[in-house]
Amino acid sequence: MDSWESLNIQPEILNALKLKNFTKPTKIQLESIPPAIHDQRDILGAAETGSGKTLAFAIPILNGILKARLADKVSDYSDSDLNSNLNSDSENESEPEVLEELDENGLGCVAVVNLPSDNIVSTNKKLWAVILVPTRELAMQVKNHIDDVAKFSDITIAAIVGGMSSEKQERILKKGPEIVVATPGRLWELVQRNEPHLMHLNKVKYFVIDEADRMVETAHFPELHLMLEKINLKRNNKRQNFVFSATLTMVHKAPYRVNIKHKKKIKKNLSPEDKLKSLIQLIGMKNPHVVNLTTANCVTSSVKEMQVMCSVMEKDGYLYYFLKQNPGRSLVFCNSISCVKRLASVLSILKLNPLPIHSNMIQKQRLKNLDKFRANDHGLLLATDVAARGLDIVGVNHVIHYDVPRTAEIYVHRSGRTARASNVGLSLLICTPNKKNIYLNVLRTMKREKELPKLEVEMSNIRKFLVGVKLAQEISMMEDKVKKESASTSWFNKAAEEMEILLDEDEMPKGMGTSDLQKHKKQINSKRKQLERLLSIVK
Ligand SMILES: Nc1ncnc2c1ncn2[C@@H]1O[C@H](COP(=O)(O)OP(=O)(O)OP(=O)(O)O)[C@@H](O)[C@H]1O
Repeated sequence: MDSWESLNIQPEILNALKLKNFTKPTKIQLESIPPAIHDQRDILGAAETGSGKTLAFAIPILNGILKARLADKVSDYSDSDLNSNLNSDSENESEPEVLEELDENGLGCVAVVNLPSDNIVSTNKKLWAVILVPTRELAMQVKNHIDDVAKFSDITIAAIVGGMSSEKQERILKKGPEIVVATPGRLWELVQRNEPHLMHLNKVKYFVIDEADRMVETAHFPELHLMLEKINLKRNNKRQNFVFSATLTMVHKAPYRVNIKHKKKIKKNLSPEDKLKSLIQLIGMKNPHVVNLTTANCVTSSVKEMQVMCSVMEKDGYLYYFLKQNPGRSLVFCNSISCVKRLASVLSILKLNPLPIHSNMIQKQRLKNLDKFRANDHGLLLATDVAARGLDIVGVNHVIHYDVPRTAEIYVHRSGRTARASNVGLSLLICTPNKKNIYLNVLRTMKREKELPKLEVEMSNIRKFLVGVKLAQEISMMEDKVKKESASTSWFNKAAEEMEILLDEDEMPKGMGTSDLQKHKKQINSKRKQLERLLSIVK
């Protein structure tokens, strides 16, 4: 039997799943949920992208909270189980408390003072589960996904992420959500501020690390390691841990220079077994039930993978050609923020309306662009790897690796943004001769013996795309120069105005004078017109 009913899940959850039209569990759900629910096992789950891993840990958590409530075991901090935890804590540690006060303007301010532990202000609600994920967008998505399945219960879920007002998030935590989905940085910041609802992290009943292999990379998340220390300190022995990723068992060779730099640390490349062992140890899992559903291919079989070789100068042209030849919702990945910015400028001159997303953008704009992308069947998102993991956007038709990914893991996660939940999709890798080694390395890590199939390119047709792109690149560079000149001239004029000085042209900053600027703008206009004519025939 592979139905939801066979899993013995609470009716509130079943009804929500029905409403979502999820007729049966996916494979990873089928193999993870029973041992988690019935045997209270820790779960270490590896399964391909888009296979439903979120509900593989979310359902056991929601089910556990509902059942405990039903049995009237523990519903809030006044219960005996948790009280004994609080008491045992207070014997051993006295943590500073955060008091919120109002200043004379009625604005909240936070004072950190040391109070005796019996004065601890708690939210009177138990924090049952902490779910850690690597990016802000993923935290919001996981929260919304669990919200949907918790629809018919009164379980509340909060997302705690950086880039948003921490005061607002403190207010949310004061309401005592049972489940917190967070990025490690912001959560750790609030833990350090002694946020009452997070004071007993070590007592949570469920702890999840999603995208675990990415999360435990020391260089990226020092806060995660600090938090793991806190969570594992005098921990709740009944805690259930869930660790998931699509690339848990994938290991790659560290680049040569990294080996040199960390000569002492990296003694050898980890085997998949070693990698799992070190994760188990770090997170403090007990005899986990391992579900490994990753396939030999690493990328889900419903992704059609392709590659195209071209020179560095032709990259933008090949991208433009592909996008015009393959209408649909496309997600383009670059290795750097500057590349995303440059491409965004060129592609918007080509009227493709690209939406950028990278970590230097303010959070609101990041979310706004994601929403616009979701809403448009022909949307074009230009992203750094901040969008490579976990994002579940229905109907992404194409993933384009504009830059060759640095590791096979990144290749797998990027490619997995398409062909999700039994849909199909296409992944195109654009490679230049100087990156061929990295591309071959990615294939080697995935144990592929053959190169990816070549994208068929109509050579007679591509020339006009290359010409159009070249024009757009020139316009982009010229506009950039004008923008910079205008900004510096306007700053200079403003400063002169404030000092009440009249300036002659020869006193203006060196660079373009007004007449040069005018000439430059004229050239831009004429190139734009030329491009316009060309775009009308590019199909
Ligand atoms: N039982 C189910 N039946 C149908 N669709 C499902 C089911 N479970 C989850 N889904 C849908 O499948 C999609 C992928 O799920 P999810 O985001 O959990 O994948 P994932 O395995 O975590 O992917 P990734 O490795 O990329 O993070 C989502 O749109 C989700 O709503």
